[in-house]
Amino acid sequence: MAILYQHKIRERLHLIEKRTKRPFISWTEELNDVDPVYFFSLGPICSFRERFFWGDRTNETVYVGLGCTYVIETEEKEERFHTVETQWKQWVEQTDHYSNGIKMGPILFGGFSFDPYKPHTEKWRAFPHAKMLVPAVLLASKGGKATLTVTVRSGQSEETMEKIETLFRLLHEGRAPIHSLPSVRKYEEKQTEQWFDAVKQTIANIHSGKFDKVVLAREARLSFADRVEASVVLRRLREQQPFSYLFAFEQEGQCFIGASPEQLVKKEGDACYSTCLAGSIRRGKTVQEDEQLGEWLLHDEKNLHEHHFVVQMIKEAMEAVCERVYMPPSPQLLKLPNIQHLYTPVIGEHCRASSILSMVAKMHPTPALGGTPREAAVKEIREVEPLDRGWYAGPIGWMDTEGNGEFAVAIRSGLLQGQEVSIFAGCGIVGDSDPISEYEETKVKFIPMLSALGVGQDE
Ligand SMILES: C=C(O[C@H]1C=CC=C(C(=O)O)[C@@H]1O)C(=O)O
Ligand SMILES: [Mg+2]
Repeated sequence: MAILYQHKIRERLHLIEKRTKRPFISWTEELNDVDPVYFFSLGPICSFRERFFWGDRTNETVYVGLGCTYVIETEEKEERFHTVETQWKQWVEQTDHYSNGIKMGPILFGGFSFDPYKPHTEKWRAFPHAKMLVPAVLLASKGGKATLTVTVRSGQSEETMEKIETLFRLLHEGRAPIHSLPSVRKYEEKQTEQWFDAVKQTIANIHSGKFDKVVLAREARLSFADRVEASVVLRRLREQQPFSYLFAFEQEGQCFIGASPEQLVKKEGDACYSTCLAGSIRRGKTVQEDEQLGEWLLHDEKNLHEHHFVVQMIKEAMEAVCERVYMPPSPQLLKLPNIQHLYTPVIGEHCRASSILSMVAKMHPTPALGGTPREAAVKEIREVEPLDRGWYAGPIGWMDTEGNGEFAVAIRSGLLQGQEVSIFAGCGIVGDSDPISEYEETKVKFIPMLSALGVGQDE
């Protein structure tokens, strides 16, 4: 199958190349089901320098991209979402796509930093304030049906074809690259004292009326005996966090990866979806304790307060572009393997937004990651948080040629840099926050990445 497939792709692309005058060509074909993490793991072996992974929280849509045919990158600040949207539309105009009637085409995948006004540190050197790309090869799995989309520059398909041939040979042979998790050598929570000082200062500033809520994050750094391979972490995240968005974006050998429960926004035609997620407590050790903790969370003033700011902002943002907005009157519980949250889903009908990115521009950062009022809170984070967030807590996701797509908020995440890994966690500070409880909350939020890295209670 795989061998025939290679010839088919080569023939097709040559045929399209001869016919088209456009600078880019793209071709979609159905594919036998492939394990997406296995597909992802083959990227570097086939000399693809970039790779990404996306799985939505229902596991209905999975995208795996290898290589990069077109990239949109900008260090702009206010305009970054708009710039990416405009360039994407121009690219779509320059591309001939052949899909054989299949409802799939090329997508743009990538992410944005949390705060474009925060100067870059060395850690996030490889991650600009906005970077989205069209992969050379895209595996898409939707509702159990898989497709492959190959996108190349006209007249330059040969190099990509050689990589694709290697890819299909390996898929055919079914040989898995042998990777395992190296052992951890060192675990260090960074700048805890400064973080506590920032929390205390923020609480005082909230009392004096400077703002209502600010989310403050911190970092833990791990050193391993050997390089940490992203596909191993991804496979573990997939098993351990089945109801979260799974994402990975790797370039220059550095991989930003995580399993986030938080949807920022999804656009599907003129329907729009978002999630308010804020307010947290750990899971109980017994069913009874778990239910008690959940009940406590549902009625705790401080957590309801934290949650309320998010609901208010998302409701306003959706109402500004949608004819009708639906949301339940009070939050429900979202129970994840290590933590439970207050959760309010939001649906918007007849959305007038030009694309998913114009929604992202309106909604990022929500008070679940920034605070209220937004500008003052983000300024406070920039000044007092002892951390370069980089892409942590930023929007990560995809957009199709029609402007539909979905973005998650990149929390419960980490940055793999060879043998070194940084993980991040934050919490919403409000007037009646207790610094020690907030510290404990961030510890619970580290658990998903720690377990995926083999550093957990179960190891
Ligand atoms: C900022 C994070 O979580 C946010 C999302 C859900 C609950 C949160 C909270 O209860 O503080 C945070 O706002 C994080 O996980 O790093
Ligand atoms: Mg909280």
